[in-house]
Formats: sequence, structure tokens, C-alpha cells
Amino acid sequence: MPRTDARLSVAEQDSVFRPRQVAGATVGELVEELHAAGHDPLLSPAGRLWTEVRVTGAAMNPQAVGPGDLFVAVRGARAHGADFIRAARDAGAAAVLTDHAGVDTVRSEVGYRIPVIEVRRVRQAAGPAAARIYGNSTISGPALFGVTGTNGKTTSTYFLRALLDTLMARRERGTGLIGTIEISAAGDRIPSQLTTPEAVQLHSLMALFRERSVGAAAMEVSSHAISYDRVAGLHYDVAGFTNLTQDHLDMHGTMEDYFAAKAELFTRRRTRTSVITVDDPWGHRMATAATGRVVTLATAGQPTEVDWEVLDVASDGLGQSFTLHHLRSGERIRTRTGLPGGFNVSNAALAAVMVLEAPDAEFSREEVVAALEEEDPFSVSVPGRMQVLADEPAALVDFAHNPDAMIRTLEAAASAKPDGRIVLVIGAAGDRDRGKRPTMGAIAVRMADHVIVSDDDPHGEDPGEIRAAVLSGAREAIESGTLTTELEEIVPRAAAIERAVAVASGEDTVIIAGRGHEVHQDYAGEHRPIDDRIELHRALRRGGFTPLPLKDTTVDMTQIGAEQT
Ligand SMILES: CC(=O)N[C@H]1[C@@H](OP(=O)(O)OP(=O)(O)OC[C@H]2O[C@@H](n3ccc(=O)[nH]c3=O)[C@H](O)[C@@H]2O)O[C@H](CO)[C@@H](O)[C@@H]1O[C@H](C)C(=O)N[C@@H](C)C(=O)N[C@H](CCC(=O)O)C(=O)O
Ligand SMILES: Nc1ncnc2c1ncn2[C@@H]1O[C@H](COP(=O)(O)OP(=O)(O)OP(=O)(O)O)[C@@H](O)[C@H]1O
Repeated sequence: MPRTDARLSVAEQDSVFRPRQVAGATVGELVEELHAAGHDPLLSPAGRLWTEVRVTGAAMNPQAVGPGDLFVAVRGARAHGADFIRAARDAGAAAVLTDHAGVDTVRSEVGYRIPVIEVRRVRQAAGPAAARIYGNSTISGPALFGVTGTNGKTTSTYFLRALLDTLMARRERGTGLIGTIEISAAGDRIPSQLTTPEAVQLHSLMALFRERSVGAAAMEVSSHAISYDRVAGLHYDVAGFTNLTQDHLDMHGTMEDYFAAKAELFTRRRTRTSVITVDDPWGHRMATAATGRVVTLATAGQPTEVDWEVLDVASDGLGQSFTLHHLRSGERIRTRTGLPGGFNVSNAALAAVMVLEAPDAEFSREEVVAALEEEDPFSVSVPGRMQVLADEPAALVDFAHNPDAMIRTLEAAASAKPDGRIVLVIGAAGDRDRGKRPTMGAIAVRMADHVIVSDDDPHGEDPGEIRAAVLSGAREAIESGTLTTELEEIVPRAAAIERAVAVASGEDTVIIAGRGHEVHQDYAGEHRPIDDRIELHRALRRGGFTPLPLKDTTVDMTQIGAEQT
């Protein structure tokens, strides 16, 4: 069974997943590297004593600093990393990379006993510095596949990893994964802190992947990661674009800015081949904006000039089979996904085309086609993404937490049991894009028959106010239409899930949306354990239904300790 809280502290995570053999660099070499990258570094104190100090790792979070590390101290919205210089130095930091304000803090806190490299833009400099320390500026590999887009990143990267697994296994090499749920390297796994880690950790992971004979890795690239320069110094063999719809406007302000952040990934300096899903107008714009080699993919049956299209989608168990058609050559590849939802055809098609179009790959195109046609790689289970817990009623836990994902998930639910009702539990996260809350409430009551509004992660906000915003959109939609949807507000979330099952019959569909794989709710820093999958499973049993066996899909901390020590 999944543990109730599968998070590792930053320090635990970092110590478990660091490469053991690191070439490292001297402070002098780092200064040269940053100079060549245009960062105008200033070293203090000057002199050979300091330029010859060797760094063998890098960390941005003071809790993750280890002996011999470069401590990268950034100014953030909450704090300046340099405020934590004493902790970093006590943990063994050998040198510091920071900005002007950071230098002042370091000097007033610990004097001149540590070399400090000063740059104007620390986050941008962190990538090249870490690349040099971990050897990534000179050694390439593993083959890197990045996925960005509002929805579908996690699912597509799980699909990519599954396909790459079949190809790498024949070479006795492993695969890597970096994303919202977990980071994995050749079978070892740790839970994630961020969807896309900071540059220092990413470069450490690339070195770890090489050390563990990982031949290819799939990673999610969030728009935050691009805006915060977390991917600085990384080069993608193939980058894929899923879609762009409303989310994260708290961070980006406008859809234009959100688009511009994502577009940065599809430039020649970052990516060799871009595979762009052009099902929406943003996809078309992305394909036009992308530089370097661009491959387009249409998955929604629209007539358009593309390289690849999806044809002949047919129901196949809970999932769907489909054909990938390469228009220029006429090649047709029949494959399938076991996951419900039309959008999972799009995710699977994207993963397939990314691997088919990988330049200079270790595997042949024939091998990829055979894997797609014979090995069923896209039936892998993705934790909390359209995860099916029962057939009667159809009971699903899904991560839909923005308007487009809600629509797609509810469409999929409607086609799963067309004669039954849809019972939905939703909420919205605090401290995130507030504009989407009423929209999600309105979508919920338009597309489901019984909606229960509960809490997601309130974070620092008043949970009642978040629910009120979702409910206001829902009520407005009910009042302005001819809807007969039942609407309730129930907390805590476990009670909402219990109620959803209590009002459902075997013909209905129950969807618990928004939290997917997550195992606790954050109420102003208080972490309350809850796993929607466990609650739904329990409620189904108590309701006299027969749930499917609950697979352990959550990364287990105890396993990690056992593997590594
Ligand atoms: C908006 C955002 O992305 N913020 C990230 C950013 O924060 P920030 O620049 O404000 O930095 P800060 O928190 O003030 O910290 C500055 C420095 O002081 C250190 N510090 C800070 C406070 C403290 O108590 N102790 C401490 O040591 C920090 O380690 C850091 O070195 O840099 C921090 C250090 O890495 C991140 O932890 C933080 O992510 C926060 C936790 C976060 O929630 N990020 C989310 C929104 C995010 O990035 N999400 C995307 C996925 C989005 C999606 O698709 O859903 C992701 O890639 O994960
Ligand atoms: N291609 C898609 N188009 C629209 N919605 C999708 C697509 N793929 C998945 N979804 C919906 O979005 C939810 C999140 O999917 P997934 O975790 O794969 O995306 P993500 O981009 O990683 O999201 P996040 O960045 O928020 O973690 C799913 O649970 C499903 O409801």
C-alpha cells in the first residue's frame, strides 16, 4: 500500500541521488566557464589559494549542501540563499556562487574564509557552473527527451520511459525519469520535490544517469523551470509539446507570456528536434516559432498539413488503439494505450513520435516500430492519472486541476458509462491561479450530475474562500442554465469521497479529481495525510462494491533507504 507521506527531505533526496564519481572543477575553472558563457564573474578573494579550491558538487538548497559543494545562493521571493551561508558552510560548502547582495551577506556572516564568485544573474549562471562540475559540458548523454505543455507532461513522460525501457533493456542499459511524481535512475526511485528540479540537481542527475548506465531519459519541463532557468546548460535530443490552455497565470500573467516561456524550449540552442502537437492554435504557433528541426503531429482528427497524424482510433478495453500515419512516406504504425481518455491517445502519439524521430538514436526505427506494435508500452499505469479503482461503478482518481483537463476527463467519463451518472469531487489549490476556480466550478456542474466541492491543497489561503470561489462559478452556471446538477460542499476530503460513493450506483462513474498521486494536503504548512486512491478504495468497500486491487504506485521511502545503504 502507498505510504501516507512518501516525501523525502531535500537533504535525504540529494544524498541518495548524487553521483559518486564526479570530476569536479576548480574555482578558477568555474570562473573561466562563466566568463565564456558571458556572465562576467568576479572572484573574491582573488589569488591562487582561492582559484585552486576544488568543488565536487553543487547545491542551491542549504539543506542539500555536502562537503566540497559549490553553494549557489539565489535571491528568491521569500529569502536570499546567502542568508543561510552559515548552514551551508557548516555542511561543507567549498565555494559560493551568488549576486552582489549575496556577497555582502556572505562576508558579514562568515568573513573571507570562503571563495565567492559574484555574477548578476545567479540562476542563469547555475546551469553552466553545474554542467562544468558534473562533466556535462564535455560529456554528452544520456539521450534526453523533454516534454512541456499545460497538461499531459507526466503521462507522456511515463509513456516515453516505458517505450525507452523496452528499447534499452535489449542493450542492458537503463532509463531515467524526472517529473512531478518521481525521479528514477535505472530502477531506483525517489519522490520529487518539484516537477522540474533546479539546475544544480538536474546536472547532478545527468552525471548520475551516466554512472548508472542510463541510456535515455524522459523529463517534464515545467514553464516555471524555463522561467527560472532551471534547464540552463541542458540540451534535449527531442522536446515534445502537448498543448497550452489556462493555468499558472499567477506566474505568467498572460497566455502570451505563458506561451513565450514554453517556446524557449523549442529553440535550436536547447533542442535538436521539436515534436509539436498542433491540435490547438497554440500548437500551430509553437510549430512556427520553433527553430531547428520541427516535426508536427495532429491527434484530434482535424484536417491540417502535418508530418504525423493519428487515425482510426478505436475503443480497446478501457483504452484505445490507434494508427500513427506518416504523411510523406505513407508509413502506418498500429499501437494502443490502456489508459482511458481521448487525451491519452494524444499523449501516447506524442511519446511514440518523439522516439521515432530521435536523431542519432542508439536504436533503429524498426526496433521502435516493433516495440510500438508488439510490446504495448503505453498501457503502463501512471499514478493518479485516470487511475481506475473499480469498474462498477467506474471509479477514477485523476489529477485534472485546470479547466481543460477537467473538460477532457469528464468527456472521457461520459463515454465510459454513457447510461450512468457522473459523480465528481473537486477542489482548487490555494496560492495558485485564482481565475480558474469559478471556471472549474462551472465546468463541473455542466458536465457532471452530482458535484461535491471539497478542499485541495489550500496552502496559505483560507480553504473556505477557495471553496466559495469554486461554488460561485458552479451556482452561477446552474442558475443561468437548465441544469439539474446536485451541488454540495463537504469537508474534509475523505468525507466528500465517502459521500460520492454513497450516492453512486454500479452504473455510475465516480471521479475524484485534482490531487492524483498526492499523499497529503497542505493547510498553511500543516501536512494532513490523505491519499485519494486509498480513501476511494475504502469507500467502495464500505459501500458494498468490489474495487480492483490497489497497486502500490507511490514511491516508498523505506525502499529507497534499503536500496541505497
Ligand atoms: C514560484 C517558484 O517556482 N518558486 C521556486 C523558487 O522560489 P524563490 O525564487 O522564491 O526562492 P525562495 O523560496 O525565496 O528561496 C531562495 C533560496 O533560499 C533558500 N531558502 C529559502 C527559505 C528557507 O526557509 N530556507 C532556505 O534555505 C532556498 O533553498 C533557495 O535557495 O525557488 C525555490 C528554490 O528552488 C523553489 O523551492 C520555489 O518553488 C516553490 C516551492 C514552488 O512551489 N514552485 C512551484 C510553483 C513550481 O516550480 N512548480 C513547477 C510545476 C508547475 C506545474 O506544471 O504544475 C515545477 O517545476 O515544480
Ligand atoms: N494531453 C492532454 N490534454 C488534456 N488533458 C490532459 C492530457 N493529458 C492528461 N490530461 C489531464 O490532465 C491531468 C494531468 O495530467 P498529467 O499529470 O499527465 O499532466 P501534467 O502536464 O504533468 O500536469 P502537471 O504539470 O499539473 O503535473 C490528467 O489527470 C488528465 O486529467
